[in-house]
Amino acid sequence: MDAKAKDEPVRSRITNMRSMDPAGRRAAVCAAASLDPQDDAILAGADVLPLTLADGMIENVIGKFELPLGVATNFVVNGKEYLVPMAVEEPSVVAAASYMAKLVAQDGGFHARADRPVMRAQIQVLGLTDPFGARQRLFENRDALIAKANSRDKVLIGLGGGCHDIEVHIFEETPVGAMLVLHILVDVRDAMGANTVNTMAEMLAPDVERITGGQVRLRILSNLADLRIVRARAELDPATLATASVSGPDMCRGIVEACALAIVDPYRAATHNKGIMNGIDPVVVATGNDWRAIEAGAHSYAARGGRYTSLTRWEMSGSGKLVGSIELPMALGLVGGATKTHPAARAALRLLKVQSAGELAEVVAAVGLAQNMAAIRALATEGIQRGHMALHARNIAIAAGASGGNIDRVARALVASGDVSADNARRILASD
Ligand SMILES: CC(C)(COP(=O)([O-])OP(=O)([O-])OC[C@H]1O[C@@H](n2cnc3c(N)ncnc32)[C@H](O)[C@@H]1OP(=O)([O-])[O-])[C@@H](O)C(=O)NCCC(=O)NCCSC(=O)C[C@@](C)(O)CC(=O)[O-]
Ligand SMILES: NC(=O)C1=CN([C@@H]2O[C@H](COP(=O)(O)OP(=O)(O)OC[C@H]3O[C@@H](n4cnc5c(N)ncnc54)[C@H](OP(=O)(O)O)[C@@H]3O)[C@@H](O)[C@H]2O)C=CC1
Repeated sequence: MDAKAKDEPVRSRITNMRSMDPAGRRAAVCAAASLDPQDDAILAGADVLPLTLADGMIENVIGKFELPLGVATNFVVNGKEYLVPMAVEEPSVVAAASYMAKLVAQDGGFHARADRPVMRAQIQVLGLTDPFGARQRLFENRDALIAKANSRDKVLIGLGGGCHDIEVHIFEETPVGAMLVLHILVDVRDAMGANTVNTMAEMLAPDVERITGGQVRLRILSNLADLRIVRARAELDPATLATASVSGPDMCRGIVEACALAIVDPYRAATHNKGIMNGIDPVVVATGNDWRAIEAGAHSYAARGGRYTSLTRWEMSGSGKLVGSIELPMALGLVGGATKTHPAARAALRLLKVQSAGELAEVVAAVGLAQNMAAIRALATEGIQRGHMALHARNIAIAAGASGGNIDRVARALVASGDVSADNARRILASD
């Protein structure tokens, strides 16, 4: 992509995308985001990851595993338009995100803000008889520890990042006695940061043993990245949400009531948050980021008060608007991990046109909020099956043996019959 194309704004609205074929959609997406033909070819996915490159990424490589790559349309975050790449196997996720983004865009789009990208690493110290004295000694050596942590990664320091503080946590009673845990707090700039902070933690271990008199065991980041929170908000006029069969106020009430159950009941919160991750994980995967880290961060944050709860809130404002908000850790990178090595992840980031890991986090949070809104909007009114199963019908048709043009025909027949099942798909195919 040339420099000019990189700065061109994206047009996130692509009319009638669903009725195009994949090549037509790709051409429309590349035109809307000013991507060049090379990116068109990479996003098509044919032999994008050479086996030799894959072999360099993980161990015992025998091949590659493919997922569909879709693009969610209509996203407006902080006044900027985005086309959002989503790698996911589940039908209706991309459609649902696009739909809710379209509604939110009518009312001003998403507002999002990512914290400074600070990660924490933990250094576990055992064998202490005076953990509180050791704690004081660590604070007395705070500046020297920070200087040592910052002595190696010149690139990060040059970019304005690096270790800037420490915390000391004491657990007086554990199954193996008292324990002290030193946290180092590191601004990792545009990296996810695991390797960066792990290197620092391992480097500090001998100093920590000398200062405390204990034995260091674990030296590893925490995926509860609670200093690297992203927040997003959407405000909708009830009229925007009205459908032919449900009024705007009824829709808003349904959404607020659905969220209330997820706030108080962990059984519902688990599914509610899964719906949020339906939106978040596919963008994390498409951009080559570590989705296990994002999942671990999200769920540990949802349980931080001692009770697992919803990552979103839906409420009515004093002026009668539906207000949705989301808050969760978001340790994403534009450098490091697979983000730089996987060609499709690079193309996905060029499509997003994000300038920093924080901007990527803001878009991802908006997608999570949109996905949650889609699910509870459907659940609170017509139920999940109508919209979801209509799109899942294509999967059922394929599993039952349909191929080519038959897939859409069998899927349509399944939906029309009101019985979207493998058995019915086989009956429809057999009656041909
Ligand atoms: C599926 C919809 C969007 C249909 O909804 P609809 O009312 O049939 O949609 P529509 O045909 O009126 O189209 C509205 C917009 O949706 C998008 N859209 C619509 N269809 C397509 C398509 N084929 N391809 C691409 N985009 C599509 C598209 O943006 C379109 O606008 P347009 O561009 O046409 O002006 C709706 O029913 C919905 O949002 N349902 C919720 C689906 C959902 O949440 N799926 C996640 C899987 S279920 C799950 O795992 C999580 C869960 C539910 O358990 C979480 C929880 O419990 O909280
Ligand atoms: N629990 C977990 O979540 C764990 C995850 N991981 C894995 O760690 C990987 C991510 O680690 P990460 O530290 O991000 O990866 P890298 O170490 O690959 O990348 C970070 C490094 O990139 C360099 N760099 C260049 N430009 C920038 C920039 N703009 N901002 C920040 N750094 C820059 C810096 O170092 P330099 O000076 O060298 O150029 C920095 O230290 C993922 O693959 C993840 O799966 C690993 C262990 C545990």
